[in-house]
Amino acid sequence: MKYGLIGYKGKMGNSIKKLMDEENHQLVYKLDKNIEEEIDIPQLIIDFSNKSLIDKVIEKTQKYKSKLIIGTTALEQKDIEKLKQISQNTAIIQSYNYSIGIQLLIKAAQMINKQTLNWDKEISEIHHRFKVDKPSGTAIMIKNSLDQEINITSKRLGNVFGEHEINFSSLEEIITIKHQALTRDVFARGVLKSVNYIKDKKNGYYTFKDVMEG
Ligand SMILES: NC(=O)C1=CN([C@@H]2O[C@H](COP(=O)(O)OP(=O)(O)OC[C@H]3O[C@@H](n4cnc5c(N)ncnc54)[C@H](O)[C@@H]3O)[C@@H](O)[C@H]2O)C=CC1
Ligand SMILES: O=C(O)C1=N[C@H](C(=O)O)C[C@H](O)C1
Repeated sequence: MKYGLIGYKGKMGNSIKKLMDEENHQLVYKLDKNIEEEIDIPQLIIDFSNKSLIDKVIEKTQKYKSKLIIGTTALEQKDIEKLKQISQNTAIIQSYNYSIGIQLLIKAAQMINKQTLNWDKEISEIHHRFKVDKPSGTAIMIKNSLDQEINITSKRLGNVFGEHEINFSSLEEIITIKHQALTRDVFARGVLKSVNYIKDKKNGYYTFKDVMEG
């Protein structure tokens, strides 16, 4: 597939390009700070850049009439609404976490949450020192999946790829569930899975949960 990569010089951009190369996809459009290169028309755009670029991501998706897989976090509700609007004419997958493990953690958390409605709950996340947004998009996604106000604490330490933990506590016991990303490739592999999912989709707004259930 001919694809474009926005944020291609970044940590995720490098991981995604490595795996896309292994699957013989052709990188025909690149955008990063002070550089934009168009070799051909991309059938798909992948964006792992920064929320400040969302309007540019939408502009390019519309210009090329391409599909879109977006992983950039810290989007505002109005950005999500814009993505849903353009998904009437193309296929879009949006997720703050493309790892299979986080999808499984959310399912487990929802099951536990149903049986512990009056328990105390806390979400914590740890990421590398370079992460510019706080809390993580994944922590927000987990909170939203439990559909209740839950406190999130964040730490920015060293080179941690991504740790998310949920604690459920009564006065007599605590349940803790935790996910650790041991490499960024775990997210990139989820992007590759999404590339195969989106290939035959004409239009619509999808999440990585849809890809997993696909
Ligand atoms: N959905 C998921 O599974 C995951 C999402 N992410 C998210 O992906 C995004 C990127 O993460 P990383 O690759 O770690 O960050 P990074 O900082 O290493 O890469 C971002 C890239 O975007 C470029 N960029 C930023 N602002 C720009 C601008 N205004 N114009 C042009 N280029 C610009 C930077 O130069 C950089 O090359 C973040 O929002 C992060 O939270 C990260 C990992 C997994
Ligand atoms: O910035 C990162 O690295 C990550 N960001 C995403 C988030 O904000 O949840 C996903 C993953 O945890 C890694």
